[in-house]
Parts: sequence; C-alpha cells; structure tokens
Amino acid sequence: MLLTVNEVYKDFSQEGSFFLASKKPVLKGVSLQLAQGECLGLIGESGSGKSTLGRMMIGIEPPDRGEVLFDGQNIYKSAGWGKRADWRQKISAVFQDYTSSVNPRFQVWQIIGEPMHTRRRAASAGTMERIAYLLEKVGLHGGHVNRYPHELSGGQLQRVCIARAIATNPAFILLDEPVSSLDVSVQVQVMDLLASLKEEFNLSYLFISHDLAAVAYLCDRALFFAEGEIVEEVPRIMELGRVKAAYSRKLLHSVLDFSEGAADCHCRLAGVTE
Ligand SMILES: Nc1ncnc2c1ncn2[C@@H]1O[C@H](COP(=O)(O)OP(=O)(O)OP(=O)(O)O)[C@@H](O)[C@H]1O
Repeated sequence: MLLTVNEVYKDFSQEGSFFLASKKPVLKGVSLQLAQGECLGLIGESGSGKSTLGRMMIGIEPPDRGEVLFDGQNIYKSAGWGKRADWRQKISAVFQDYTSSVNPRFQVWQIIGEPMHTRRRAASAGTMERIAYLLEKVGLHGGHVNRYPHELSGGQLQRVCIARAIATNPAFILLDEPVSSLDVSVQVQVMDLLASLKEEFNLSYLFISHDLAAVAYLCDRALFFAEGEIVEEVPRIMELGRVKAAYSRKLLHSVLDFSEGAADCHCRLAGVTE
C-alpha cells in the first residue's frame, strides 16, 4: 500500500473563557489506505477535519496519536518531522487558494523550479528544459515561463501550481479543493488535466471536495467524513448515489439530486465539457 493512515487523532486548542483554553478533537481515530494510482475522494461539511487529515498525510500536521505510513515508513518518525527525507520528494499538494500558494515576486519558472531547489536568479539549461516540459504537460507554453502570477488567469496559475506539484515525480498528491476557486468552465478543464496526469504518471490522489460531481468524475472511491470520523465508504464510485448513512444522504441531496445515481453526476459534468 502506498499510504496508510492508522488510527490518527488530533486535538486543537480552542479559546475558552479568560482562564481556560479547551481542546477540540478534530480527528478521532481515522484510518484509511491509498493504493498506487488510486484516487480517493474525501467529502464532508466545512470544519469536519478534511484539510487537517490532508495536511497530516503530506507530513505537515503531526498526529497526537496514530501513524501515517508512506511506503511502509512512518513519515513522522523515521526521518524526524520537518527533516528532508526521500518520501518528501514523493508527496506533494495542490490547494484551493492558488494565489497564496505562490510567491507573487517569483516568475513562473521560479515557482515550478522551487521543489527542484532552483536558485532564485538562475537555473541550469537542464532545469529550464524540465520546466518547459512540465509547462507543456499542464497545457501552458514557453510564453508563460517568465510571467509573474498577476499576469496569469486563475486557471493558468492553478496549472502552474500543478506543474510545481508534479516537478519532483511524486507518487501521491493531496488535492485540497483544487478547482473550487475557478470558473465552472475552467474547473472542467483542470479536472481533465488532473485525470490525464493521474493516468500518465500513475499518480495517487486524495481529492478533498464539496463538489460531488467532481468526486464522481475523478475518484475511484470515496469517504464521507463528519466531525473527524469516517461515516461511510463508497468502495466503487459508481455507487456514490446509493450511500446509506443519513449524513451522506443529506450531503448528496444538498448538492445534487442523486436519485439516478452517480451516472447522473458524470452526465452533468460531461454536459459542461461538451
Ligand atoms: N491550526 C489550527 N489551530 C486550531 N484549530 C484549527 C487548526 N486547523 C484547523 N483547526 C480547526 O479544526 C477544525 C477542522 O478544520 P479543517 O480545516 O480541517 O476542516 P475542513 O473540513 O477542511 O473545512 P473546510 O471544508 O471549511 O476547509 C475547524 O474547526 C478548524 O477551525
């Protein structure tokens, strides 16, 4: 298994009364597994702990209890949290807010070169070649290489973030609401890009989204998440419309009418692409 999350717990301090600060449990014994080349959807209401779990799976939010194994290695123990280790090259992320994900003073080549440890002022010919290759992979071209973030559209900037995310040949990418800030027509294009990169590079994704159509389109299976716990698993995405738990049904019906099942969802998304 590429990634294994074993019984992870996380509490955050909460402002209490003047003298007391209470602890709020945000993850309550979550376990999951992710295989190479698989896309797992994580669906849940705002504040349910999805992003906390995502951050934990990319090595930046240590659990209070439990473990996260990448290729069998406990990412918070073996190399020490915060230190460089092989697994860091194999894990990356794309977030919802592409604007704050990049340094506004960096040009596109510097942003994409960041995980390749490119120096700020110059990059080798080999690195620039690699950057050109990555730009092409995400549907951009050489004309974008010297641009600054403010000279790009939202969709183009998110494509730059995706190029940066695949720069180190990762095995796993956290996609935390990666299309939620984009216009609907651009969302579909970026979803198509994520789907084709997954196929080409056999990537594994954890796809956090409120958009059930997007989950149905991209994911192989999905988890419904509430108050720090998995409430239901959908092992085959085509069965997304047949969830049983009251919470999952409530979420489904609040977003789309799923009475026709997940196929309906595919059709709706496909309709936008036509
Ligand atoms: N560093 C932190 N310190 C204190 N509380 C935090 C911290 N990070 C998250 N929380 C709290 O943990 C809870 C879960 O947050 P999280 O962002 O994981 O939820 P989410 O399901 O991703 O929500 P959304 O869909 O709105 O992004 C929230 O109540 C949030 O305020």
